[in-house]
Amino acid sequence: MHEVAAFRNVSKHFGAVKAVSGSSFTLHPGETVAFLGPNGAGKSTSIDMLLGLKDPSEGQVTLFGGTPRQAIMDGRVGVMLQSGGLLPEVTVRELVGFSCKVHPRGYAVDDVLKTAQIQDLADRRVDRLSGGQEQRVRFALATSGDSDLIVLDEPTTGMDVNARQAFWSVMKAQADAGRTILFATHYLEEADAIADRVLVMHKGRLIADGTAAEIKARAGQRRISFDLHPQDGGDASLLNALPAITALDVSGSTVRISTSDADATMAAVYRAGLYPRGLEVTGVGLEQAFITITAEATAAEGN
Ligand SMILES: Nc1ncnc2c1ncn2[C@@H]1O[C@H](COP(=O)(O)OP(=O)(O)OP(=O)(O)O)[C@@H](O)[C@H]1O
Repeated sequence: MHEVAAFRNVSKHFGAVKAVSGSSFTLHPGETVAFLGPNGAGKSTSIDMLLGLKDPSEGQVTLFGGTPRQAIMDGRVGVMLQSGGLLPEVTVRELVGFSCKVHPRGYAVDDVLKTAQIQDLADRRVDRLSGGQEQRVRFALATSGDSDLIVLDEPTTGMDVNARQAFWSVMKAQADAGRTILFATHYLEEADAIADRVLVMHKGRLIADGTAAEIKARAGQRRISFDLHPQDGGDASLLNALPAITALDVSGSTVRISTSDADATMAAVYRAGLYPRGLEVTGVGLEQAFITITAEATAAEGN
């Protein structure tokens, strides 16, 4: 099967602002891909180009081997954008029903309401919904037809914890049905839990593309924790001089260390005559990895 989407050396400039610079990536069928990056990184601009809402200044964007506009017209893409008008003065059922009708491969409205788990909102007026409810209606609009690709820009913003969990279980069913999903988020734990692959943008550039595990490994950080008891001897003040550590926290007898080289750090602990007990070494979470690689990208820019 064809690739779902491809960015080939894509840039987008707004006057002097380089919103996206030389971005290249391909989305493959059935993948769930998270788009991460700090505010202003270029995620929404990339999504807009993917959907044909903005044209690249340079490079090429294709969807299903053709233009984004063609793919949209063919109903191959379901979209949930951050904002933008939901028609006021209509009910949820009317709005979703309209979306089903205009979709070239639209589903029956009741099926869509059921899948999105918003049957209870069906008769409510769209302009009287809470922020989180509005997001769920937007999601229903994105799944109102048999689209191959679903694009979601910060879909869970404004949802409470339960709504987010319910949302992702519905989304997972969409992924299991074989659809390709691209979502932008600031919730890194969502990306970690849901995505097969993570794209990280920073100041318009794609700075990482891999599984969450690969990105965490690339950040190279490990967390070490152990207990040190004074009766075991050794001088705990030596901890400050350990090699490769990036953070140190001593609280009572518990020592917590972040390090870029756990082997070197621990070898030095033993050489210093310390006797750690209950040693644990773990990888960092995606959030810490994200902070590390975006900080590295900023530092590299300064050079
Ligand atoms: N229409 C526009 N005119 C001028 N500058 C723009 C326009 N749209 C976006 N930008 C700028 O391009 C950059 C990228 O913005 P974009 O909205 O794509 O980032 P983002 O990663 O989606 O951010 P956020 O997480 O805050 O939504 C920002 O510096 C933004 O100010």
